[in-house]
Amino acid sequence: MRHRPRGENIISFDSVGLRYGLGPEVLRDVTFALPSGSFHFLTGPSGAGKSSLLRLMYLGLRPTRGRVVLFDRDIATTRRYELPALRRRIGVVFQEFRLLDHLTALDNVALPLRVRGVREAEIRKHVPELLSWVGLADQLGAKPSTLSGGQKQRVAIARAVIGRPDLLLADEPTGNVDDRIAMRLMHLFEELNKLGTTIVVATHNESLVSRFSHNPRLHLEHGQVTRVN
Ligand SMILES: Nc1ncnc2c1ncn2[C@@H]1O[C@H](COP(=O)(O)OP(=O)(O)OP(=O)(O)O)[C@@H](O)[C@H]1O
Repeated sequence: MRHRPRGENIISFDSVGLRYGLGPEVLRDVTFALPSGSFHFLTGPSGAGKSSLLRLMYLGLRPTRGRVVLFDRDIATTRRYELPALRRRIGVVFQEFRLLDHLTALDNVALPLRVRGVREAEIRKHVPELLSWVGLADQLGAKPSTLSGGQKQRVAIARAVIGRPDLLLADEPTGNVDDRIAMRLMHLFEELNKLGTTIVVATHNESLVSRFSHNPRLHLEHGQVTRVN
């Protein structure tokens, strides 16, 4: 792992704007910086631009204007061939999970480790451990099509955290699970954060946010970060 010293910025946005095609700006003048090792909630009403902001953070999109610096790299000048190496340092939990349908739960979660060349013996030890921790011990061999929404969500979370990324971005990661599992998943994020991962969790769930005191919170309203406290 190459976690950075706590306190340095892992990502910063400076007057960032984003529009899709010729549409209106969905993000406007977004400026903030996240110190390495911090834990933030990203809140805001539906359509405010949370997923779009996360897309910029994992290099799924480039800003229409302004500057995004990630891992000390200005993404406007980062070459296409350099992106996969940067993305491997980011764990992402997508709202729509994006699991590979032809792979089992175990193989989906193992994927980031296999890409990195981790030994199969280690994979066979750690992946079942993590899947058991998220309550899926009896689903290791299950294909995504046979899993419920909440089970798929947990597989997606396990895949995002297994490699202890430098940055974890999670879009509504507790949207499909009950309260008890939501708390368990939040504790998993906290443990990862203690190990040095910077975490951003986008959520509508105000009661979840109020139970954890991670600050500053990024609040988006009409495409603008209106509160950072
Ligand atoms: N691929 C796209 N093409 C065009 N417009 C888009 C696209 N994705 C999002 N938008 C628009 O950008 C705005 C912000 O959407 P976004 O999904 O980022 O909001 P959100 O805060 O994540 O919403 P939710 O909480 O409902 O997921 C919306 O007006 C949406 O219609």
